[in-house]
Amino acid sequence: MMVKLKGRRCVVVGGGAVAVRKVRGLLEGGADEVVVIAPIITEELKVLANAECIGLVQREYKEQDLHGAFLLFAATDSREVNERIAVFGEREGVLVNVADAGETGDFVTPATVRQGELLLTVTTGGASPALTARLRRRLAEQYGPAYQELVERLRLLRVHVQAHVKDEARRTILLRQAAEELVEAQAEAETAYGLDRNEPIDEWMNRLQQAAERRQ
Ligand SMILES: C[C@@]1(CC(=O)O)C2=NC(=C\c3[nH]c(c(CCC(=O)O)c3CC(=O)O)Cc3[nH]c(c(CC(=O)O)c3CCC(=O)O)/C=C3\N/C(=C\2)[C@@H](CCC(=O)O)[C@]3(C)CC(=O)O)/[C@H]1CCC(=O)O
Ligand SMILES: NC(=O)c1ccc[n+]([C@@H]2O[C@H](COP(=O)([O-])OP(=O)(O)OC[C@H]3O[C@@H](n4cnc5c(N)ncnc54)[C@H](O)[C@@H]3O)[C@@H](O)[C@H]2O)c1
Repeated sequence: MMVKLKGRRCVVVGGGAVAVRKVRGLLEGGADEVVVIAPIITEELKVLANAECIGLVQREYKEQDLHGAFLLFAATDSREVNERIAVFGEREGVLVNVADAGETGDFVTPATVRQGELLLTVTTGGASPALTARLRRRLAEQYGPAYQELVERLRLLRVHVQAHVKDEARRTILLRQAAEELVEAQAEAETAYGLDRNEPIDEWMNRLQQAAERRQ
């Protein structure tokens, strides 16, 4: 679920290593209203809070802190506290993530690799977060920063094709071919794709069209 987080209050109860990961994930996902509540808050969160739109409340959480939340994260080291937050979420209809008993919450957070607008996620549904983390590292190597530019170029091409190619079936062929071309070239070149990155979008579209005609 790619959910819009801008302007939506996200409450993280707990201020340790797990809370840090959840807060980072929220910020990467576009959240701009994050509240962290915990008696002990790590240095990392304090540094993050200086720079970003995070509110820190240094004390034990109270039920009233949870009201108005769009998402809740129960990330304390107390089973009992996490359970109470989960019960609140269920009663009030707020989605809860439970750090120490994933299956009791409404959602789990996957591992993520982001390259610009490309987002890859991994989950084992709670079976093995350790495997999830390892697969995430592999994916990050396989789909490196070059993919950001690749996706940007495909977006430009898509806009151009939508404006200039009327036939829907033809559009689909061109856009699929473009994606395949870039992924293949990327796989060969690894760091920089072998194609001309500066090829103007209209020329690229023409070349794809000619190739499609040759195949017919
Ligand atoms: C992906 C990632 C994202 C994130 O945290 O945002 C994430 N866990 C990560 C790492 C990690 N977590 C743990 C280890 C130690 C090794 C191990 O125990 O296996 C490692 C590995 C490491 O540290 O290398 C311990 C652990 N995790 C959970 C429990 C409790 C339980 O079993 O329910 C316990 C035992 C606690 C205890 O000891 O009691 C629960 C959950 N962890 C999840 C997500 C959700 C399911 C995701 C899935 O399965 O795909 C879920 C269900 C709920 C949730 O948190 O949403 C992040 C990868 C970061 C990265 O990308 O590197
Ligand atoms: N989901 C995951 O990825 C994952 C990974 C490792 C561990 N865990 C589980 O998550 C728990 C938290 O892990 P951690 O490493 O962040 O622990 P931690 O000990 O570093 O942090 C616990 C935090 O909970 C806070 N806290 C305790 N009682 C509170 C209360 N009443 N109100 C508000 N805050 C309260 C503490 O002040 C502290 O900030 C662990 O106990 C473990 O069970 C989950």
